[in-house]
Formats: sequence, C-alpha cells, structure tokens
Amino acid sequence: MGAENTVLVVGSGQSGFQAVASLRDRGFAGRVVLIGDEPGVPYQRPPLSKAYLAGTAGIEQLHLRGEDFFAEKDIELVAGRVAAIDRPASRVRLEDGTELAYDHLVLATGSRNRTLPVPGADLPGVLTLRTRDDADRLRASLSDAEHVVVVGGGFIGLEFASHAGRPVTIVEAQDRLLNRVATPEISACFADLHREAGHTVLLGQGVSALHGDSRVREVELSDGTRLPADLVVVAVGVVPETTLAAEAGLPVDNGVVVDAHLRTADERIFAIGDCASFPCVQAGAATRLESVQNAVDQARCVAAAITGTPEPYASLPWFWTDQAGAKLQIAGLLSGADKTVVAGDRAAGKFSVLSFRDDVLIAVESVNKPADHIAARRLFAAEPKPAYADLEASEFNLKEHLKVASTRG
Ligand SMILES: NC(=O)c1ccc[n+]([C@@H]2O[C@H](COP(=O)([O-])OP(=O)(O)OC[C@H]3O[C@@H](n4cnc5c(N)ncnc54)[C@H](O)[C@@H]3O)[C@@H](O)[C@H]2O)c1
Repeated sequence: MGAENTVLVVGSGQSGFQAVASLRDRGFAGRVVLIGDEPGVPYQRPPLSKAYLAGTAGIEQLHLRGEDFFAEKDIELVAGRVAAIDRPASRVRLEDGTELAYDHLVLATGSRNRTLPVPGADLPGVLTLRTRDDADRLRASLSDAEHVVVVGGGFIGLEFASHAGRPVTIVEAQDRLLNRVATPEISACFADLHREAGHTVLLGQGVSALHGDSRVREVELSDGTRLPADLVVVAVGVVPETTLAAEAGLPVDNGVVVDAHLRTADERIFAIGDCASFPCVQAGAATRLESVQNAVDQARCVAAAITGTPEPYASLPWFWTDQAGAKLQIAGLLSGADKTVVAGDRAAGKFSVLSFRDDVLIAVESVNKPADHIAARRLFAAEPKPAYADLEASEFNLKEHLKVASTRG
C-alpha cells in the first residue's frame, strides 16, 4: 500500500480516536495510523474527574474501544511521540527515530495543563489531573491526606471536589466559579451547592506560594493567609499543544490556525479538538474549544473531508458537567451575551439560564433540566434562531416554544 493512501493521526485522545474510527466508518480503505504517547488503547478523560476518581468506574469503562476494535478495523496504534513534521518530504519523525510517511496528517495533540508559576509548585503532594496516571496518583494520595486544597474553580477543580469523597478548600482567583464557561447566575448556584456540600469556597484569591519540606504543608494566598495542605490539586486551565505545528512553520494563534474545513495552511494537514483555533460560526470569531463534543464533531468533519465529502464545520458547541450532586448542561456559546433570563425553579435547583445577543438566543445553561438542554439543542439546529420576543411569549418555556416553532415551521 503506497503512502498516497496513508492518514496519520497524531494524538490518541478523544478527537484522534474519533478521527480514525470515522475514517473507517466512511469506508476509507488506506492505511490508518494513530500515534499516541500514553500506553494502551485510547481512553476517555471525562470519568477521570468523576466516576473513576470516586472509584465507581474501573479502567475498562474508560476505554473508548478494546484492542479487538483496532485489529478488526486495521487501525495501527503506534506508541510514541512525534518529534517533527517534515512537510516537504510528507513524513513525521518519532522521538525514537522512526519515520512515517503520510498523505494526510491530522494533528489531534490536545492541550497540556497550566502550571502554577509560584515558589513551591514542584513540592511532593502538589498534583494535577489530566491522564489516567494522574487520576491514579490522586486517588492514592486522597486516602491519607488530611487537608486538601484545590487551586482553580473551573471544571476539573470542581469535579474533583465533588468526587473526592471529603470536604476540600477551593481557591479561585476570579470573583466567581466557572467564570470561563458560565454566566454569573450559574456560578452563584454552584458556589452555593459546593458550600452546602461542605466545601470551603474562597473567591478572588490567587496563590502566591506553596510551602513545605519533604512535601507540601501550606498554601499561601495572595492576601497572605496560609492554609494547611498536604494535598494540593492544581486545576488552573490548559494551554494548547501547538509546538509540532509551530516548528513545522504552520500558523499558530491560541491554537493551530485552521480554516472552516479544519485545514491548516498546509492543505494536507488538519488540526482538531483542543489544539485547533477554528472560525466558529456561533462565536463569529476564531475560537478554540475544550470539550468532548468539539473533539468528536471536528474529527468527523475531517474524516468527511479526507474521504471526499468536505463540509464546513458548523456543529453546535455543548458541554456538560456533574458536580455537587447537580448536572449542568450548556448548549451554545456565551460570547457577546448582553441579556440573560432565568427560567424555571431556581429555588428547587431546576432551572435554565437563557442568554441573548442582540435579542437572539445564543446559549442555554440548564441545571438539572435535561429536557431544556435537549429543547435548546433542537432550537439551535433550526432557523431562524429563537428571538427574545418569541420566547417571552412562551414565558421562556423552551419545550413550549419548540412546539410552537415546529408547528410554524
Ligand atoms: N465537564 C467538562 O467539560 C470538563 C471537565 C473536566 C475538565 N475539562 C477540561 O479540562 C481542562 C482543564 O480544566 P480546568 O478546570 O483546569 O480549566 P478551566 O479553564 O475550566 O478552569 C481553570 C480555573 O482556574 C482559575 N485559575 C487560574 N489561575 C488561577 C490561580 N493562580 N489561582 C486560582 N485560580 C486560578 C481560572 O480562573 C479558572 O476558573 C479544560 O480544557 C476543561 O474544559 C472539562
């Protein structure tokens, strides 16, 4: 089989796995190689900060597919790290010196966790969560830790707190939790829920140093307060993994820059998932998204392009998280929102926050209201997008509005 028929996918996370699976689903008959730097078959990360951390899901439940799948589909799994892309020669070189030729190359290199730029950040007992090994280390450390401090009140920090099985202290630099992804109404709701669950939530507090000896003992906050800590979980966001692309001369700007078909400046190289900055229809701007939905849908989009049926990427972004005993589901993006409405029973903890830009609905965040989330995704899939006045006429009841809209349509 010649190199003209070879697709190499770099990165065996959710998007890399989906790319190779979708190529075969679409009947791609050439050589398919998935290169990853973690041992074993590709696995899903969402349970790492939920059921796997809590010990209610085992390793097999993480696997995206068993070994048989890759053998049956003739997908080669290569363990290793790509060191360089030789674009003129259409080859990649692995760190062990192996060279592989490609016809199409898909960069699914994901992101890496930010580190805390403070003294003491490398002390034993300061951990992070990204891989299965990280989750195993955290689980083991939890059992004998007395004081647990979580730095960062985003998805990982809050999911970790919810599934750690004990009270923790959450330190968030901004003045509200989940500030990157949610409205202030949702942030307030989750701050209440986490406090009710027994956690201490400190807002507007950075970390200036970590102190200890043979291990971490204290977290010093920006106001000088010192918190006792024998386990510190750092969850302060990610940076996209773009080194390979940049060194190969491909444009990078908060992610590997791709066009509407997720192609880089080199038409034979695509980038997908956490590492890609793409022209986002919903945001109306170059955007990088960190979510399973985006990873999976972008992988499918690239598989379609490689197999000869390219469509511009236009999937609706959506997210979910399980924390503090509640389910938060988000449909759409909040960028540019200028009005919000809370619909449902906030006191009973079952409600949605509807966000509008120029009187058009752009995002719906649902707390323990899966029916609203489904209705929102159906509404966003149709044209025209719901207007404020029409939703007001349905008393901001999304299911009701969906009925009216579908009778009209
Ligand atoms: N349910 C989900 O969708 C889910 C769950 C887990 C992880 N993830 C993904 O994993 C990745 C990492 O998650 P994350 O929670 O680390 O990132 P995040 O961006 O969601 O949250 C990071 C938080 O840390 C805060 N922060 C930054 N610097 C700080 C400092 N010095 N002190 C205190 N707080 C600070 C930020 O304000 C932010 O609230 C993200 O890509 C995320 O989307 C997603």
